[in-house]
Amino acid sequence: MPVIEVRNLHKRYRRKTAVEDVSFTVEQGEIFGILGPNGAGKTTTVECVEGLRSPDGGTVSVLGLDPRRDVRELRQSLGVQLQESRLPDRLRVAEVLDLFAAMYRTPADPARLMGLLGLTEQRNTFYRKLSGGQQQRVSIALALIGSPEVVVLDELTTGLDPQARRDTWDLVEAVRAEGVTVVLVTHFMEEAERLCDRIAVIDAGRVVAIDTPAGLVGRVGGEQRIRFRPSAPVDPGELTGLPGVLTAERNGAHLVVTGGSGALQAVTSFLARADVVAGDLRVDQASLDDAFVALTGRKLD
Ligand SMILES: Nc1ncnc2c1ncn2[C@@H]1O[C@H](COP(=O)(O)OP(=O)(O)OP(=O)(O)O)[C@@H](O)[C@H]1O
Repeated sequence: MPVIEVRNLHKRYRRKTAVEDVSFTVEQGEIFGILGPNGAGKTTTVECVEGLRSPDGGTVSVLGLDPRRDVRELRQSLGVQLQESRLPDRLRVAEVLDLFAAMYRTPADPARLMGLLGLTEQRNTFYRKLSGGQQQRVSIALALIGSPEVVVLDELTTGLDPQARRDTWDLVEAVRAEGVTVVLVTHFMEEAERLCDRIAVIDAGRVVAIDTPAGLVGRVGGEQRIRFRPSAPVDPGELTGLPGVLTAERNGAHLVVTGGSGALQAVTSFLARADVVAGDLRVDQASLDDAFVALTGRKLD
């Protein structure tokens, strides 16, 4: 049985339709990404999963519970990391964790959690004295303090510098290694690609695709984009006849070729036979960015 099952979810705010027919399931033990631009309806969707909002239509089931009806029960097994955690400034890290641990039937051991999240050295530091990355770790710790089976992390790394972001990704993997199912809301491609087993791409309140990162990338026609400056004129038409090559066109002094995994080999062999040197050679793999553009018709950021 899936851990989370969302079927035909609809949610409106007055005249504004925020979520329009969203369906997905999350399986036990996976990191499931919800990826989409600002305003796509990601937060509204997970707020319905968390029981914080009532859907206008559709059904939501989390661990077999109805998030609205069984909200108290669900609190014990669903950890929530809020977009902006506001905590009392004058509490120390260990005090914050102890305070929240007292709200749960089977709390995690705060000392162990601080160890897992790299907060042991900060245990006696006031919350307000922590760096942004450390405050983020506390908010993850609070999402985990009730020993949840599922945790929802919403815009986890927004506002963090690249190093803190990478450190946080390692933490998410550590959380999953503990057996916790993770729902990760993000508008960062790289984050989704690096962490998620499967991703629901949401745009304008609708799911446009659900797949593994590789599966989403595979939906984009050309897997590779090869760009080079030939040392002698080459007719793009000759390249399009090569195995694996999809398109070839001139771009100023350069040639740009797209194709599958065999295209690079075919193009370089062709050039060697023709005694042409490929200057400025660059090969880009199709990325989740390309998949997103192909799926939604626009870039994410
Ligand atoms: N309380 C509200 N009242 C009215 N409109 C809202 C409310 N909350 C969200 N919206 C609107 O609903 C749409 C979806 O918002 P939502 O926050 O779910 O999107 P999101 O994908 O999470 O975006 P973000 O990353 O910016 O939070 C947006 O157009 C937003 O402006």
